[in-house]
Amino acid sequence: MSEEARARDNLVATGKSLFDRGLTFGSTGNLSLRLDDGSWLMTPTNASLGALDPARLSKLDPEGRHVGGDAPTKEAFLHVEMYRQRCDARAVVHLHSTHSVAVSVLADIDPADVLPPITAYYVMRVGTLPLVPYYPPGDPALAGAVSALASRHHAVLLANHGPVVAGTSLEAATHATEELEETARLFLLLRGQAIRTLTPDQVAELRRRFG
Ligand SMILES: O=C(O)[C@@H](O)C(=O)COP(=O)(O)O
Ligand SMILES: [Zn+2]
Repeated sequence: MSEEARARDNLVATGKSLFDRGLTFGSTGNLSLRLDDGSWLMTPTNASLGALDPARLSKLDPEGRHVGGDAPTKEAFLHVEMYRQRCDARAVVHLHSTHSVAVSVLADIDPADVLPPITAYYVMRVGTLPLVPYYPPGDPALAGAVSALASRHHAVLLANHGPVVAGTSLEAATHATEELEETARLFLLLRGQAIRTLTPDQVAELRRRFG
């Protein structure tokens, strides 16, 4: 099986897994994957992640031009910007996962780092999570706003919208997005309670050990 055929099957299986577990809904969310030759496969606009067709996935050439399949997600420019800023990125995941969206709406979160270091796994998979100011979905200005943050952060949270996470593989990007969602859920569960987060020394040690 060719690299591209495997990548198409991987995108379809990942979309179905995320959708079936309620991590995104209706036709929300979009996924992309970079192939060895620098071209991209992306989910089409208005497609349910639960019912993707491998033959209809959108293909973009290395310059970001749509060259095959259905019209790409309206966030294609946002995905391309994440790859531009992160040369090791091989996949980008954007979801409307409920708890992450809920946190993105809170008035009192720190826009420089939205979630506290509650667990080691969160620090290892996500690290710091900046909030990108609100723009309407598909607004090209979103790429500029994300661009400034993406070189330093592989995960960002779009205000009143949802997470965008890059990874060195689709599996890595998906695991990080799921960890972000679970940590957002814990954060909301613990709100109003006195909690112990990891200390700055504990966070620094995790960064030393797990990069
Ligand atoms: O929130 C939106 O409209 C988009 O960011 C989204 O999640 C789904 O849009 P398409 O990928 O264009 O279907
Ligand atoms: Zn969206």
